[in-house]
Amino acid sequence: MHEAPPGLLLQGDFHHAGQPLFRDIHLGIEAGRWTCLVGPSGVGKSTLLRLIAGLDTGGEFSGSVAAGDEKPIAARVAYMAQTDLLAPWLDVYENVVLGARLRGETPDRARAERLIARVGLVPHRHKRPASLSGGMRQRAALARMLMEDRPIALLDEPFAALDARTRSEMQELAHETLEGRTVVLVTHDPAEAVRLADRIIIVSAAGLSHYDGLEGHPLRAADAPETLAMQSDLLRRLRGLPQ
Ligand SMILES: Nc1ncnc2c1ncn2[C@@H]1O[C@H](COP(=O)(O)OP(=O)(O)OP(=O)(O)O)[C@@H](O)[C@H]1O
Repeated sequence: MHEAPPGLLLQGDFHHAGQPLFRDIHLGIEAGRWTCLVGPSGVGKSTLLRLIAGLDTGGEFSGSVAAGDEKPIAARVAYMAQTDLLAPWLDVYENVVLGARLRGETPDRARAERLIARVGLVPHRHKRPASLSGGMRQRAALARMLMEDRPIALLDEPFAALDARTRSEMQELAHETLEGRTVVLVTHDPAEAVRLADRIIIVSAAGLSHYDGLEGHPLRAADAPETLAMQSDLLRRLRGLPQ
């Protein structure tokens, strides 16, 4: 990465087929930090990521998405969707280097091999997605996103298909590899949010609210009493229970 990662600001209204999803929303994302979006299913978290990424949402957005440095955003984004979006005709290695190939660049082979090793797919590097498990496909998609080395990373439930141990290892890999980037992570898992976030934003039908119970810095120890206390506090907040 050669440039400083920017902060981001999304504001405006969003409708699906005339039905409002967000009204007068104001989502500020801090530069060079991990922001986690948490909230109930269907509330619009993926839509927010897609709006930031400049991707089609199937709805109508009237508003703006801007970077703090006022430069265009889309070309600086590495995006990992909820579905892995791997090319079915390519093996793991070719999927990981697909971005470079599409840009007509020579892929950094050593970096790709390192990432494939870190996501535990060396024995599977010549397999196509149809021969991989859901968790393996998600790890291949994670390696492909990390391969892009962009200043902004938008991650939609990137660890959801993984077993507990692998999830923990992949969180550590993403934390290390995306150090200093502007990261927006959508997750349903309060434990993941409190482990990885510099800032947590709760997305609800009523709008956005900032979770103010975070202490310390990522990568928090998942089993430390203070992390567990934050996790249960965030869960209570998400369930609308008294603090
Ligand atoms: N193409 C579309 N046309 C109409 N409505 C849509 C379309 N795509 C999404 N929606 C609706 O927009 C809302 C927000 O969807 P979105 O995927 O952003 O939610 P989410 O918070 O990410 O959900 P989840 O946590 O389940 O992934 C949902 O109610 C969904 O039904």
